[in-house]
Amino acid sequence: MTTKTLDRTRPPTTGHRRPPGFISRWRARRAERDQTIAAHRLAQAVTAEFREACTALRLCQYVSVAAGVTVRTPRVGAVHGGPPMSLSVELMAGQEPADFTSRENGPRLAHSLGGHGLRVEPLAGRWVRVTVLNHDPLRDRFGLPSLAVNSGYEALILGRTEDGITLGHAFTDAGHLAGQGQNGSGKTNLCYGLLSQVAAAPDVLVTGSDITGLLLGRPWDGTVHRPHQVVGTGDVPAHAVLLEDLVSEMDRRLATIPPRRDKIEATPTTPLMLVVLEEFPGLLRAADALPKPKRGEGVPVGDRIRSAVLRLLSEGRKAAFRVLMLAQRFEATAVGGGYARDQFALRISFRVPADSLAMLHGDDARPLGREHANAAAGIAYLSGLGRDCERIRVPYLGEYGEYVDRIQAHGRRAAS
Ligand SMILES: Nc1ncnc2c1ncn2[C@@H]1O[C@H](COP(=O)(O)OP(=O)(O)OP(=O)(O)O)[C@@H](O)[C@H]1O
Repeated sequence: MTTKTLDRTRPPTTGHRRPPGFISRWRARRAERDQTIAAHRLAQAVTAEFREACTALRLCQYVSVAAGVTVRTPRVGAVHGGPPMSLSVELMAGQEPADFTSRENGPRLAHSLGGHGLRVEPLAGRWVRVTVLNHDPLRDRFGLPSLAVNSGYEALILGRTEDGITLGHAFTDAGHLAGQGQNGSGKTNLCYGLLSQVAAAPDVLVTGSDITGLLLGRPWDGTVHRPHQVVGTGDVPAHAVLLEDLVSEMDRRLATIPPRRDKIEATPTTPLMLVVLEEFPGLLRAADALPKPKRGEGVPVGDRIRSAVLRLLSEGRKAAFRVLMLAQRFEATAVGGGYARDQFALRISFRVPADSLAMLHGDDARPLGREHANAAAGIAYLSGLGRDCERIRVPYLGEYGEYVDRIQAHGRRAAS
């Protein structure tokens, strides 16, 4: 019965949509108008918040006018509700985009706008786009594709910055590399990534000492690198012998630098020697625990290791030697002295106590310490590469088995 009544009031179906009636057109217009009003109100509110925050953070100019002093803040153009919300802003004379993302201002400005962080990109002239990030841009892990460079001069993937830039690093470029972090913070994974990418390069030899025997050693069996690696704590003096042999090779190279050259270029015949020192303080502790030789009967193993590493650090660069040292914290006494620690051009800190961060990156990093002390695995601070200390996420290679597979797949083998 009901069905029949309805049938009579409806026009016969033709297969085409009926043109909207007055009521639905009116509803659509009203929704559009409400949306415009809401967007306008949001823009006004965001602009007011932004200007107030700029004033509080002194990202403004004080102008004297007849009526007294007035405050000028950067002009806000369009506001897009997002997500993520973004606003176009005209910087004032003398301002730089980095003023809005600096350590002092960035988080405060973002919090005032209800976000976690800011990204500032140049648009045109003095205009920039300020995007309010709703969550930590480094929150999500990203994988490291299985790739290997063909030369030590090629950049490896090191990590991704908060503004989404992928940072590369060629071992031939910068100086030595230091990595610190508590247990489980991600420093070994960093090395898995770097070593698996460089393992195939014909002009790089991966050598060094690893008391854990996981990073170096077995995964490298069958490759040209393996005979130049010493692992485990069964024979600690063997680590000293390897490092002293490396110093002799460095001296030989320094003595044969061609005329009119001030350094050795890495080639397949004189490869870049990447000296990996995994858990170096642990090696020194193990060496210092050995019985000391009697007076006049030789040098203690710990001292031999310290002086060899110090020489590699201070003179190795010109001889195509690069040291990659890992430690839980870079306390001067634990890594062979303050002078040794100062030789690292590239410094990476995973989760560490606040004082350790300042120890490796200098006092400027001190304000970052409290938050970073609880950082998730794979998030690090990096200084060097001509950049200020900045937060990055290191790519995740995968489980240990994956690292072993990649070294076996890419690791350079002797030409047969
Ligand atoms: N870049 C990363 N992205 C996401 N997760 C990561 C990353 N690096 C490490 N992890 C996670 O953290 C765990 C510990 O990482 P890793 O072994 O590299 O730490 P570590 O600092 O070397 O610790 P340890 O000193 O105990 O060897 C990994 O098993 C992985 O689950």
